[in-house]
Amino acid sequence: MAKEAKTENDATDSSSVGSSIQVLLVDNDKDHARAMTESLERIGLDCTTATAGPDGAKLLAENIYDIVVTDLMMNDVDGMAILRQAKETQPECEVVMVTGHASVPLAVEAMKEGAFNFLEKPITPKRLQAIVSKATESIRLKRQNQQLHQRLDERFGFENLIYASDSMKGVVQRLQRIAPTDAGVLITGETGSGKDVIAQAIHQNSPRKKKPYVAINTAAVAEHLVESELFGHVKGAFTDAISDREGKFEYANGGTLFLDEVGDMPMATQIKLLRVLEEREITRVGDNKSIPVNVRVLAATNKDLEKEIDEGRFRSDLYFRLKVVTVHLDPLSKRREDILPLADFFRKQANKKNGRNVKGFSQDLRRWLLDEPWKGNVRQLKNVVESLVVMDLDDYLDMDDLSPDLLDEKTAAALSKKSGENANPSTAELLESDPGDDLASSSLVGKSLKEIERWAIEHTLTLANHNREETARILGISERNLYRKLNDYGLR
Ligand SMILES: Nc1ncnc2c1ncn2[C@@H]1O[C@H](COP(=O)(O)OP(=O)(O)OP(=O)(O)O)[C@@H](O)[C@H]1O
Repeated sequence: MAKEAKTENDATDSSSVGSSIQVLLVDNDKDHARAMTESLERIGLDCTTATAGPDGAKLLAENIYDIVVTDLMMNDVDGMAILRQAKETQPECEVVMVTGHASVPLAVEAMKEGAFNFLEKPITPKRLQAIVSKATESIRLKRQNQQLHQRLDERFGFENLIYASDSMKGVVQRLQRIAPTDAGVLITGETGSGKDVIAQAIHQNSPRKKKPYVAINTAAVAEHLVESELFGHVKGAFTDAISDREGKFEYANGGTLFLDEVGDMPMATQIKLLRVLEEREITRVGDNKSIPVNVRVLAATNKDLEKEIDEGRFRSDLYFRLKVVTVHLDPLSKRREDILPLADFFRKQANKKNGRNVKGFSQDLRRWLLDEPWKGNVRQLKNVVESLVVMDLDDYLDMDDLSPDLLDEKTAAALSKKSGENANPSTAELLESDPGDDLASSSLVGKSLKEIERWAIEHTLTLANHNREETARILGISERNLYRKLNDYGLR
């Protein structure tokens, strides 16, 4: 393999239109590979050469390339395998196939699988340069589009939203229209899908952005305190009301109030909320004086509110009031194009937070990330990537950095065999020996009940793939109770 290519980190950080074009050449005929490299370097391209299919596959797994030129017929890993790997892990990359006359039909097949073009041998430097220049133009156009997209996001205040899927592009287009208005918005989506991020983006891009953004998680507040949290109270309104206190509506005056988990709001509070939304004034608990408030209300829920209405847990009049404008976030498993860009974003965040310099993901790990069901959605992905970065030893993320509780039995067994261990632990055993676990069940004795409870909640969350409904069910407590405990133990 000639010349060290850019790491993924370098490449993603320098994706400006004018930055150099990285080309990977894969050809097991050494002289041919050298000749092609020289002719492409002559037109100013940055080339890395692999003279065997497996070397090309390895380089492709560890680095980002703009263009791959690969011979079609090679032993071990052939050109089709290189093409599929490139398209799977670096979909923006353009792949040019080099083929002998006999394998032209196969090259046509490659075009159907996404190859940019093919060149029939014998190839002259001129023809190679012409085709690769065309691929370069295509790459520069894509970069220009990406930059435009990025600039628009910055202009509209959505630069902290990471997405690539059509589903999220549609959401962002909707947000661009909704955010500058004063309309209330109901954001729906599974837990961890990004509803809070969307609410913040709406606020940031609204005329209210210099005023407060106040969030309240209705499910995390004890039922008898929800009203006082929202509307405030006066001294003596209830036993603990030792002084007058402003509620979230007053804090948020002039700005935006985000009602998270609105589906968990007690029925008695729902009617009061509806009145506040209609009359734009609140009354503190225990008082009879009205206070005018000017607040834009955004609400979110992971529940099916129509079902909640049918089952008598949510008021239909409030629902229709809240859902004038709705934004729905698909679960991460339905927008797989977002997974790798999000994972990369969280890798960089985790690097910064933990003082690490982890450079990228192996191809196996990328495939694993793409295939996970992500029941806990973006939040779960973020947690997994952070734990990968923390556990990593060699500045490069691979399957062996995954904590055992994330692996299925087959993968775990294969990895354990690879690392020379004799035991073939079951999933249950792997869960017991979670390396992040500083409180294994055998050592629970001697710990405080609080420590044991925290341990039980943390591990049940992992078992339930960060699905809080399921976690609460397994632990035999209400979701509201679980929320409070997550907050108390800093596990949110
Ligand atoms: N598109 C995105 N870009 C960047 N970060 C994201 C995106 N979506 C979600 N996140 C991150 O994932 C985590 C979970 O997102 P968030 O809290 O917004 O989910 P949620 O749907 O409000 O969850 P819940 O229903 O539990 O309140 C947060 O750390 C958030 O910053």
